[in-house]
Amino acid sequence: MKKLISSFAYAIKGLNYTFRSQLNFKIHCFGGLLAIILGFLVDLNSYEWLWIILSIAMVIILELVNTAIEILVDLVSPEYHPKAETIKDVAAASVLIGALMALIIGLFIFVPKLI
Ligand SMILES: Nc1ncnc2c1ncn2[C@@H]1O[C@H](COP(=O)(O)OP(=O)(O)OP(=O)(O)O)[C@@H](O)[C@H]1O
Repeated sequence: MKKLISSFAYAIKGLNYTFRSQLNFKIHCFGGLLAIILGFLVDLNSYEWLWIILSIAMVIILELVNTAIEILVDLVSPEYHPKAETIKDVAAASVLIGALMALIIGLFIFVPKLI
């Protein structure tokens, strides 16, 4: 039980670090919060909530993994290296694709309710 609580505390530490250090993470959290508020305002059904929650979780998870990859690259390759560049660019691309998908899902769900 103690081990479970420590794992939870480490995860919260990671979330806290990412929130404090990554502007994009703050922006995505803010976007997620707006989607949740809007979801209550337009009274989403459970199926629509599921898509919104999955989209928010997907972007947050991708940002967290991207941050971990960036830190790892900075640790093993503090100097310029073409492979370090590619690793960071590919990780950043995963966040971009995830965020675009989340945006498309959000538009599909909210636009018909707002027009
Ligand atoms: N060690 C390195 N070697 C080569 N290119 C790098 C290296 N570190 C960063 N880069 C290049 O610079 C870009 C930005 O890297 P950086 O670490 O600043 O990421 P970032 O997305 O701006 O992260 P942060 O959110 O921490 O500002 C990378 O996508 C990569 O193209």
